[in-house]
Amino acid sequence: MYDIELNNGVKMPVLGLGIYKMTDEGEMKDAVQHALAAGYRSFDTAQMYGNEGMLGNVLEKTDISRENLFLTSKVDTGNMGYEKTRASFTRSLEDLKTDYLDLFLVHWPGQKKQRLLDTWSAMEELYFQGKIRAIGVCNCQIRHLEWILENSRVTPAVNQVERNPLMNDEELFLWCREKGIQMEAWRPLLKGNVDLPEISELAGKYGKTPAQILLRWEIQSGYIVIPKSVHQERIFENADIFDFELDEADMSQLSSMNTGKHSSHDPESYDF
Ligand SMILES: NC(=O)C1=CN([C@@H]2O[C@H](COP(=O)(O)OP(=O)(O)OC[C@H]3O[C@@H](n4cnc5c(N)ncnc54)[C@H](OP(=O)(O)O)[C@@H]3O)[C@@H](O)[C@H]2O)C=CC1
Ligand SMILES: O=C1CO[C@H](CO)[C@@H](O)[C@@H]1O
Repeated sequence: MYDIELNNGVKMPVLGLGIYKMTDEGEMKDAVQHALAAGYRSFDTAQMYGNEGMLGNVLEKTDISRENLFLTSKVDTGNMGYEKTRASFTRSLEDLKTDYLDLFLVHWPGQKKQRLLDTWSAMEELYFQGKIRAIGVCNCQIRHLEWILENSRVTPAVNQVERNPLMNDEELFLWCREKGIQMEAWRPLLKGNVDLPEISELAGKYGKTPAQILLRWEIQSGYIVIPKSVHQERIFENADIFDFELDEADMSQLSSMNTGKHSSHDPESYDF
């Protein structure tokens, strides 16, 4: 496990636990405890997931101190705009039982430039007040990022996007890298559908599991990764990706599987 330094110097673990769909507090408690035992320190939730309160309860009862955790949440689409972003951020802090976030992200950019800029301006203010260590976005295309870069003071630290061998936007990755925006991969395990023939073949070649091949490809490509699991053995399996390396040909083979199709909304057109 290692950290990646974001564009403002904040260090973020390269691996975190995805928290989407965890809605049972007992299940989440076990998952978080297994994750901490496996070395995870970063947890990725969102206002949209409806589980910030649960995560706050669970983390409050662990013996890991707050400064050793890295907490990410995201402003929901319905909470965008200057005032609503600020108010919803306060609720997120209360629910998560903390007085700061490590990373706060815009969940979806949508197609309304001014709404995104108003949201970003509230996030910048919270950042300058020291209530968030780094601010960023999700699901942004180059066009959305240009809106922000041309009109704001703070360059997003992170762009969290759907990324796996079937959805892999290399142009966006290269553009973000040039601007100093760290990419982070959501749905890296294809929502559990990891047993594609090409991936199983590589798993056999490297003596690893399909999930480990997928996650290794992410981090070796320069992405931060946040696989979700509630199962102890998978949580450990997903963290056991630091003792091998995919060769260049296999990296390229995985990259060549791109279909360009998003599994949920297409950020190019999605609005709300
Ligand atoms: N910004 C955004 O718009 C989005 C952000 N996200 C974030 O990214 C995280 C990850 O994405 P997510 O959509 O959850 O999908 P993932 O690609 O992480 O897949 C999660 C699924 O894979 C299963 N799984 C976990 N480990 C393994 C394994 N080793 N082998 C086989 N199956 C496995 C899990 O099952 P089980 O739990 O039963 O083990 C679960 O069903 C989310 O939890 C969320 O935090 C996700 C979507 C959008
Ligand atoms: O965070 C999220 C969880 O997954 C959803 C899709 O299944 C996304 O739309 C959403 O952004």
